[in-house]
Amino acid sequence: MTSSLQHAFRPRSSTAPAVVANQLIKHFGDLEVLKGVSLDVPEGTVTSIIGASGSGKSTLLRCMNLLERPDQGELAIADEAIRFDRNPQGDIIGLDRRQLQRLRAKVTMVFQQFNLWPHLTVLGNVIEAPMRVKKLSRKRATALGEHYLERVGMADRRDAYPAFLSGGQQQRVAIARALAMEPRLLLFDEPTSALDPERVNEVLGVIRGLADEGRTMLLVTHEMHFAREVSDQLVYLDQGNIACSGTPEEVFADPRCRQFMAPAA
Ligand SMILES: Nc1ncnc2c1ncn2[C@@H]1O[C@H](COP(=O)(O)OP(=O)(O)OP(=O)(O)O)[C@@H](O)[C@H]1O
Repeated sequence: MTSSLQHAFRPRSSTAPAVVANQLIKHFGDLEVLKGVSLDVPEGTVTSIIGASGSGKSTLLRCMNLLERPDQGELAIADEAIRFDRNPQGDIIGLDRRQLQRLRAKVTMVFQQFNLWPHLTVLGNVIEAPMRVKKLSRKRATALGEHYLERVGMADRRDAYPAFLSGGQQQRVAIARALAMEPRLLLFDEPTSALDPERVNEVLGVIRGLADEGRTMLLVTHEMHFAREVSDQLVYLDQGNIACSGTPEEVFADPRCRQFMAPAA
C-alpha cells in the first residue's frame, strides 16, 4: 500500500527540498540502527552525513534509494512520496515495484567499491542503466554516456574494461554512470575510502565540480576537511540519531560534535 505525503508533513527548510526524510526508523534484527531520523536535502545543495563508525550513516543513505527499506517513517523524493509502516502481520508496507523503479531512476548511488560490471567496457557500464531502466536507444544512451565520461575526464578510456583502470579511474566511471541517469539526487557512500591516498584528490575534485554545478548530493564521508569545504549542510549522526545539523560552521562549533570533529577543526 502506498500513500501520498502531500499533506502528511511539511519540509523544514525554506528552500525547495529535493528529498525529505521524516522519522525514519530502521532495524536489523533487534538492533535499531535509525531511531527516527528526519532530514531535508534542499534542491541544488550538498549535505554530508558524518559520524562515528556504526552510527548508521550508510544505512541512512541506503534508505534514500531504498537499497534498504525503512521499517517506519516517510520519504519524499522529487514527486514520489512514500510512507513506511507494518501491516498487522508485521510485514513492512509502503512501496510497490513501479514506484521503486521510478525512485531508483531519480536517485543514483556511487559506492565505496565502485561496483562496475567487470564484463562491460567503461562506456558499456555507463549506458546500461539508461538503456534498461529509462529505455533510451543505444544511440541516445551512448551520446549521454560520452558526455558524462567527458565530464569526469574518462572519455579516452571508453573502450577499456574496469580491470585495466586504477581505483580513481574506476570511481570516476562510477560517477559518470550515476550521472548518466540524470538523477534528482546523487548519493555517495564513502566514495574515496577504497582508494590509494594519491587517488583520493582526483575523485574529490570531480565531486567538488559537481557541487559547484549545483547538483543535489548527499554524501557519507570520513573526509572531514572535504565535507566542511563542499557541504551546505552537515548532519552528525550519533547512534542512529541526528545529534546536530546545520551549516559546517554551526556543526563544527557545536559542543556535541566538537570532540568528533577535533582532527579537522
Ligand atoms: N545488512 C545488515 N545486516 C545487519 N546489520 C547491519 C547491516 N548493515 C548495517 N548493519 C549494522 O548497522 C549498524 C550501522 O551500520 P552502518 O553501515 O549504517 O554504519 P556507518 O555509520 O555507515 O558505519 P561505517 O562508518 O563503519 O561505515 C552497524 O552496527 C552495522 O553492523
